[in-house]
Amino acid sequence: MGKTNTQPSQMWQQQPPGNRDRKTTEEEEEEKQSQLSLCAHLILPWLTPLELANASLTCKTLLKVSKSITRHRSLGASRSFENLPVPFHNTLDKVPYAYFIYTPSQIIASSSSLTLHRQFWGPSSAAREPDSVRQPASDSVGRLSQGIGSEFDSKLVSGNDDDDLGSKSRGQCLLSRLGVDSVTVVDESGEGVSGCECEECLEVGDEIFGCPCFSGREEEEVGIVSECGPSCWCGLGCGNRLTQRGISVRLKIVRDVNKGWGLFADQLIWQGQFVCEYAGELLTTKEARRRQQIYDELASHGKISSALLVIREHLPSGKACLRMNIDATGVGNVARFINHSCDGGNLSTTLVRSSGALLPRLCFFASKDIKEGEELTFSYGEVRIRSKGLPCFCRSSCCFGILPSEHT
Ligand SMILES: C[S@@+](CC[C@H](N)C(=O)[O-])C[C@H]1O[C@@H](n2cnc3c(N)ncnc32)[C@H](O)[C@@H]1O
Repeated sequence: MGKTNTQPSQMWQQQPPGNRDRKTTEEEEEEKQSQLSLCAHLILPWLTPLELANASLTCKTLLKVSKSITRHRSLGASRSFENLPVPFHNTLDKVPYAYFIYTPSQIIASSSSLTLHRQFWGPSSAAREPDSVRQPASDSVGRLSQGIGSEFDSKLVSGNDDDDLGSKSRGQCLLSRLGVDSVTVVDESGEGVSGCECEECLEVGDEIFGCPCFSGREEEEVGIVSECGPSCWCGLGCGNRLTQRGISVRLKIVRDVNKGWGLFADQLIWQGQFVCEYAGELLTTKEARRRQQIYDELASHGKISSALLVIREHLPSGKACLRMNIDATGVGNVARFINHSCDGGNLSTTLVRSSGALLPRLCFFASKDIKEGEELTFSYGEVRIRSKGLPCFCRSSCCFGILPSEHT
């Protein structure tokens, strides 16, 4: 026993000088590696794919962390912003995911540049999002109206004509900057501005019983729906806030040889079910035109898939038109992956107004029962033959062969 006890120290003494130091160096090296890995887990998820690839070339630790970030990104486009993960599937080539900044609801873009903000996208829940992109939350309409206020205050909505703030109300000025031709769109009749006082808006069959915010089926048929919103007394659990609770159907993003990425159902979706909102940056018409020119140029060289959508809503009076420009190219949600189909596809678009929210939101509902594994598509608009139009690969029997394009 005694012999055994003394052995280690004897062995230690027998080791050549410097061994103890070498052990310490190994330990130090290990510690350095683990610190590097820790830092890499904090920093690398903020990088773009190219930056990540460059970082991965520097050492084994960064290569390992980069691989884990890439895997994580390919498993969830929606990050922690939605109730469900939306994975990428690619059996065609080695592109693991599409890179973009996620926003679960509309945000106001700066009109000055295309500069996109960074966003943490990697395997950690402790990440802090940059202030410019909304935190995941459930009240998207509330966030839109709050977003307008806060971004406006912080002058993120900046143009060259800030001095007209004094002569118009802030909301009015903002709406006109966004290309909304008339603010009376929202408050012409007073409807949709003041919210309901229901403690709970009760759903009875397809109707919301007694709630003044509910539009009824007639309006739904013309593609406009009213919901409760920020100025209502009811909460998010209210039966009249169907589109405000995020995505509740399983979706996936699949790569196609001709169309690039596309959004697919990963479960059966019933006709009439809410699928998702079209979220992105709300642009002024001037900015939309500027960006569209850049995107057209890049798309003609196959360098970009743009997702700038222009929505026009003609008011029943026929006097005014609401035009909204939503750009989901750099900042958007999963709806940015929905491809066009000349036959109208299986999604219908509906403008959803919420009491107290300044602007409506564009939402997608299933226009028919959609099987698991079916691609989700809608019509981008009418085809106007242009010599430089992009080819359409929707494969529908009535395909025009050219993708509709917006003459903004
Ligand atoms: C809103 S994005 C849809 C997602 C896009 N496929 C991607 O990979 O990011 C619109 C772009 O997708 C492509 N696209 C959409 N529908 C298509 C179709 N039917 N045929 C060919 N390309 C299509 C075009 O490049 C178009 O500019």
